[in-house]
Amino acid sequence: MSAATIINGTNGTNGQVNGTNGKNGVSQSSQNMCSYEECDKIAQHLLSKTRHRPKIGIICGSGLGGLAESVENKESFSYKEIPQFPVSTVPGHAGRLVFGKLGGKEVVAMQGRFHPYEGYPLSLCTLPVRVMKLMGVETLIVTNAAGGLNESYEVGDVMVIKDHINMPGFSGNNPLIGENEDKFGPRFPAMSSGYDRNLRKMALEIGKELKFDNFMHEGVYVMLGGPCFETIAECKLLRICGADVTGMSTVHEVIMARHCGMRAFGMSLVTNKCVMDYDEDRKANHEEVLETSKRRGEDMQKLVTKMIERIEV
Ligand SMILES: O=P(O)(O)O[C@@H]1C[C@H](O)[C@@H](CO)O1
Ligand code: HPA
Repeated sequence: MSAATIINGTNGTNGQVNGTNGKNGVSQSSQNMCSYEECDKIAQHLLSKTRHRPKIGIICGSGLGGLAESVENKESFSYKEIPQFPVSTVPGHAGRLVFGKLGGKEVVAMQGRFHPYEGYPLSLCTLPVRVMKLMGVETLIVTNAAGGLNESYEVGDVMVIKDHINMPGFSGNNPLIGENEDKFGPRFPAMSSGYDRNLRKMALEIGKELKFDNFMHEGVYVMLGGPCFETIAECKLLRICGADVTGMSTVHEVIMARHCGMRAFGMSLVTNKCVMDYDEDRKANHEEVLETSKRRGEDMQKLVTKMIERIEV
């Protein structure tokens, strides 16, 4: 099934890749951004189907969907059932929106996210973030699987994201491209405080309490478009640029969250060490990514759950 088929079709989504004037007035730009009113329609539709009223949103990374499984009093919706939503196509991304309670708070969790390499424009990948906002979510927590560039990071280490490098943005690809939706936020949002300082501090403190500090760091995440894992030369370049880990997600979601005034927090699991040496035969692969996520998933769950317990809503 091609990306265009997925987007145009089978589940009633309206995320046409190419058109500028999609059905139901969906398109506002060449990237087919949903309007504020359309996002609100999806949000109200979901709220009419669940008794939960989430204030905290979670996006689970590759193989890290166990966090959504640990939600109590769950009410789940397959992305296929949600109007205008894309569908998940990547192993390790179940493709469900899960409402319920975690750490004593009402949450909504994406068990599976959308990546640009699946063929979706960034504005469509981030549609759920705006829908979360209109459902009342104030804080967004994102996790991801990433490759370690920092030589001191080991497989299984966890990195609290301090800042990001929006590599797709360097070539003009940003989820906010197109007509600005002023009701969400400004045309030119600042991105110098993307990742909330208090939440970062809280995560590192909780990490200490849980005795996770021997495998926790704080650092910089760089997003590339994927789906290829990086070349050795690219890894060397990214490291010189100041990145500690590299991945294929998160940045577009955090941009969208910050644009509409949500607080954002992100955490990367180092699922593999990037190959940085021409004499090495090791190759990055998605199986290793999922294997590491499985191994460290429960620790990440504990940490996020404790954070949610402490977040004031
Ligand atoms: O959704 P995330 O960023 O956790 O997934 C990473 C990046 C690719 O989708 C995949 C590569 O193994 O894992
Ligand atoms: N590169 C990019 N994305 C990733 C990696 C990687 O090495 N590991 C997990 N996601």
